[in-house]
Amino acid sequence: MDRTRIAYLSKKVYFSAAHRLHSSNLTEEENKETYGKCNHPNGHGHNYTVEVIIRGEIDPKTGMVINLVELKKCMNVAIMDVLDHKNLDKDVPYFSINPSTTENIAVFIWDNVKENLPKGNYELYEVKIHETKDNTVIYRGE
Ligand SMILES: Nc1nc2c(c(=O)[nH]1)N=C([C@H](O)[C@H](O)COP(=O)(O)OP(=O)(O)OP(=O)(O)O)CN2
Ligand SMILES: [Zn+2]
Repeated sequence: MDRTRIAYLSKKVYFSAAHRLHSSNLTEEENKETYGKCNHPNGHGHNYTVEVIIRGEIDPKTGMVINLVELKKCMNVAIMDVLDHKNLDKDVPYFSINPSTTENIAVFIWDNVKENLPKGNYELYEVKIHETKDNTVIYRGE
């Protein structure tokens, strides 16, 4: 290859989880007012789609930015094992203090993927989460 080429590589996983939008920094009344039906005490669920995008050099020897098999292993550990078929607020300590909004789930996943990503000539570029077919959050580590 004549020069270094940079590519953006994406992989998706899907997880189902229950949650309730509730903030320990708000009163009961403020929670009801802020989150409406999503603050119902018995919670509700979503089938989330998570897309992780890695930015990096295409290795001239292997033709890969990162082996998708390695990325999948990392996403299974950082996302599926922790969040799939869980009650986010009860099973994941991070969400006992941070409301389980899609924004906060994106930040949580970003930090977890970063921690579990094998070292290489690439970087975590973006986490994109679809909470419903119409609700999406993009986080890039800012
Ligand atoms: N900024 C955010 N606002 C809301 C979030 C969020 O994560 N970030 N999440 C919710 C609730 O989780 C809710 O379940 C999703 O709200 P809603 O868009 O009403 O979803 P519906 O499935 O009911 O879709 P409809 O379009 O209303 O049919 C709320 N707000
Ligand atoms: Zn919800």
